[in-house]
Amino acid sequence: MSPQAYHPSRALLSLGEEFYDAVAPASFPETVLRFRNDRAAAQIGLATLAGEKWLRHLARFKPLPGTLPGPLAMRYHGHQFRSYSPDLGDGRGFTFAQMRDQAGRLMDLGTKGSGQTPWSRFGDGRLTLKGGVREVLATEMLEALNVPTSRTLSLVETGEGLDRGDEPSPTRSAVLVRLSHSHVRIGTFQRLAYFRDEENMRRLVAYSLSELFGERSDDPVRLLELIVGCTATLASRYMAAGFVHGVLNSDNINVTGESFDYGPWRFAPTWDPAFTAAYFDASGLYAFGRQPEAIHWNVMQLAASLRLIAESDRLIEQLESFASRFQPALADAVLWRMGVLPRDPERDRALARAVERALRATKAPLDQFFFDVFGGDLPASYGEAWQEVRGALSSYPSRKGRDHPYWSGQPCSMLIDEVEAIWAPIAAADDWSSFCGKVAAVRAMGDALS
Ligand SMILES: Nc1ncnc2c1ncn2[C@@H]1O[C@H](COP(=O)(O)OP(=O)(O)OP(=O)(O)O)[C@@H](O)[C@H]1O
Repeated sequence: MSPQAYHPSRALLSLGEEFYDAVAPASFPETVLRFRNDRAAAQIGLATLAGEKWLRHLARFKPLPGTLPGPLAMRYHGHQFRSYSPDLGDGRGFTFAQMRDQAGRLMDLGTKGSGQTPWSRFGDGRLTLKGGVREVLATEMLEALNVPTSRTLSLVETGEGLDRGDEPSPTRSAVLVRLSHSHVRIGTFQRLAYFRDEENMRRLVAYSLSELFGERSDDPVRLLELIVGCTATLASRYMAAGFVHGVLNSDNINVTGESFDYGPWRFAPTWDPAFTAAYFDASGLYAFGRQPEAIHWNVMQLAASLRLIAESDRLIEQLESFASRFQPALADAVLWRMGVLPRDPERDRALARAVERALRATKAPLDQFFFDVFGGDLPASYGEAWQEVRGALSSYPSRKGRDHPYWSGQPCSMLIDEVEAIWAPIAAADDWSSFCGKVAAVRAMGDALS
């Protein structure tokens, strides 16, 4: 794959000043590169950016040529754990560049931990190094497991001591740059509905349709249809990956259906619908098995916002199609992870349901199961409870063989104990070898699966 040419964009400016605030980055005492994503850099024409130049643009945020003139903190609202907050917006991040990738998609370069903004409230605008390390690990793992996700382009340690309730403090600081297919959140629409701002709502609908979905239309119902489709796909991919995002608030749902914002995420060890990631999610609102419902609920809030400029009946019709789009997407995602090709929608769904039933009943370790079954042959050690799965699978052609070296080792996983074990040597001795080894192992799995 040859590196992509550099295609800067300023599309965001067409939305106008009502959508963001111009802000300045924090000035950090130190900038030490901890992670750079060469694959992602190559896809946006930044393959040759290196050394001091990388830090200048991706930690000190000197504007990149041809794109935004300076950092913009986006304004948005959102439902957090189902209660509405008109008090959000980028409080520790901003968008500072946009580029077209190899597929022609508009990509935003956004930050986390780059300093205070008008939306920081009482926060320091910073990110902990541990938070940054966790975001790298989540994005790498999800990308390998075929979940549409933002990617981490850069993680730079910034030499400050931060006070946090959930980490031994003072704790180390970092600034992260993520590459994502838009930062338009459901909460961006909610804010305009809250202010009954029809003109900007129409503008945001047109921007989303043309810049994010490549459609020449200004129909809000068509936009909702597209968003229902891609968020239903996202929900299905989370399930097949065994991923629990943890905080599926409406300000954390990108309208392109790309997953982002990795705080208290965890991977589920087994198919346990009640498995919860965030310690503050006492009611299990965002538990593993409730994620499709949570995402659908957020899309309902988007539809409610679009009522400002569209008829309810047509919006409701789209909303109601969520389940009928989620089910086949889940079957596709489960089959993909099992390394077999789809046959016909009915049978595929029956197979995926049988897998889900057996995983729940036996509490089989998820990553081990998908490792063992890849290609379509379930080992004999999977007993009685797996009869139905074994029978159904026998007529499925494999999507890919098991000749990659990954298949002669152990399944790669990213359970909470492993994440903590990667962080511990960094905290204790600034030893990054486990972290680097894990990123390489995850990428090897991604190559074996795709
Ligand atoms: N340390 C902080 N300083 C200032 N604002 C913060 C801080 N931490 C979180 N916020 C703000 O609180 C809100 C919710 O935080 P959340 O963790 O969901 O977002 P985030 O991780 O900062 O950003 P993003 O959603 O872009 O990934 C956001 O408005 C965020 O900007």
